[in-house]
Amino acid sequence: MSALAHGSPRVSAHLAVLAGDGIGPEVTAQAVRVLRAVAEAYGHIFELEPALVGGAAIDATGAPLPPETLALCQRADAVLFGAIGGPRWGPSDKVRPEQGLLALRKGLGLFANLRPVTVNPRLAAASPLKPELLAGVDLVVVRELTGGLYFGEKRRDAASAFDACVYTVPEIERVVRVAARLAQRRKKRLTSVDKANVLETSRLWRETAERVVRTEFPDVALEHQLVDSCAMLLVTRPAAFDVIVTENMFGDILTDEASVLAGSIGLLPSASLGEGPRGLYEPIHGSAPDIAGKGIANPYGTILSAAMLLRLSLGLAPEAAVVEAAVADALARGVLTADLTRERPVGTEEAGTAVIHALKRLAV
Ligand SMILES: NC(=O)C1=CN([C@@H]2O[C@H](COP(=O)(O)OP(=O)(O)OC[C@H]3O[C@@H](n4cnc5c(N)ncnc54)[C@H](O)[C@@H]3O)[C@@H](O)[C@H]2O)C=CC1
Ligand SMILES: CC(C)CC(=O)C(=O)O
Ligand SMILES: [Mg+2]
Repeated sequence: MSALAHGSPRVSAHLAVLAGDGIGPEVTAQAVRVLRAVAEAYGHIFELEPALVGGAAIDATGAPLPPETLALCQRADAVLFGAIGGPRWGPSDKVRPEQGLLALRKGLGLFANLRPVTVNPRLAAASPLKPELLAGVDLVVVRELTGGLYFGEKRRDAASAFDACVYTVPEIERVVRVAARLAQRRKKRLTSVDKANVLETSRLWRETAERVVRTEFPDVALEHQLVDSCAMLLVTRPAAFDVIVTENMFGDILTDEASVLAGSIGLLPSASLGEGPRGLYEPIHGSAPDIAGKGIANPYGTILSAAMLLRLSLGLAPEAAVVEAAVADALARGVLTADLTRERPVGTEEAGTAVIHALKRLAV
């Protein structure tokens, strides 16, 4: 394959690396190798500083987001994140790993979570869906990340439990603007997903999305879709979607579903963004306790998250494109982890090595 792109002017960046739990450290290690290879190939200086988060932080300090971890992330240019959670820290425990990630998103003001979904034709067989359904799939879900049920007031007594779902107009406006700007750079189609036939927060969401897009983005075609039928359409006509914007929990659930289009949840990257250039970059999957410690997790989603970091926080678009091309090259050569193939699957490290070899060939 021919060389793709010349790099950008030299940058010096400070990156926080929060590997977390389960397969988090395994997949993050491969993304770190790729970032080091990018730095070496293009002459950039990346200072990669590790820190504790999630269950590992609870075990070491008692807190899922130690103050020094949050302070590091607030100083850093960007955060590379693996995954947190696992059976050792039960969902009924008072202190849980997941609280660390939620607090980090809130603490960094990361309200827009971009989750792109594309289908590599080489992987059509990895998806249970018919290949003809997958042709042309190229969508991005923009998930609101710091509101809704995950952040609402919670109460519990012996006989009942309560989770509040709250959205304010400014919270909806800002994430809709992110999605509409993205749609302007793509096919100019935006689908706002809600449950406005039932939920008051969804009715506010729909009215606000309608006003923002009609008044500020008249060139973007906006449609509204109820979340239940959207879940169905995502697997029956996925190529019809361009940009989807939705609230926190709907986006969480719909993107795990959408990963089936790509072939595995291990392939999907994400970028969590706020008002400034600092972002948090993580695969959409969790800590996968069922395969942790075996060296078989798919690292491509985390490596592609590192590519998003290069592009969106460091302004290194050519380098990001080379990393993405290197992942595509590894996939094209059949370097597939066990979630993608039953025939001679490779391990996590071997997949990372294939990306680095491709990157060295492509980077000039
Ligand atoms: N951002 C984060 O750190 C997230 C953390 N979690 C936490 O992760 C833990 C496990 O949650 P689950 O519901 O099991 O979701 P999960 O995403 O960890 O795993 C779901 C399934 O996908 C597979 N899988 C996930 N990532 C993979 C990869 N890179 N390569 C190959 N296979 C992969 C797993 O083996 C499992 O069968 C829980 O404690 C949950 O709270 C869940 C989602 C996101
Ligand atoms: C707090 C997380 C565990 C929520 C989640 O599943 C995600 O962000 O994908
Ligand atoms: Mg999730």
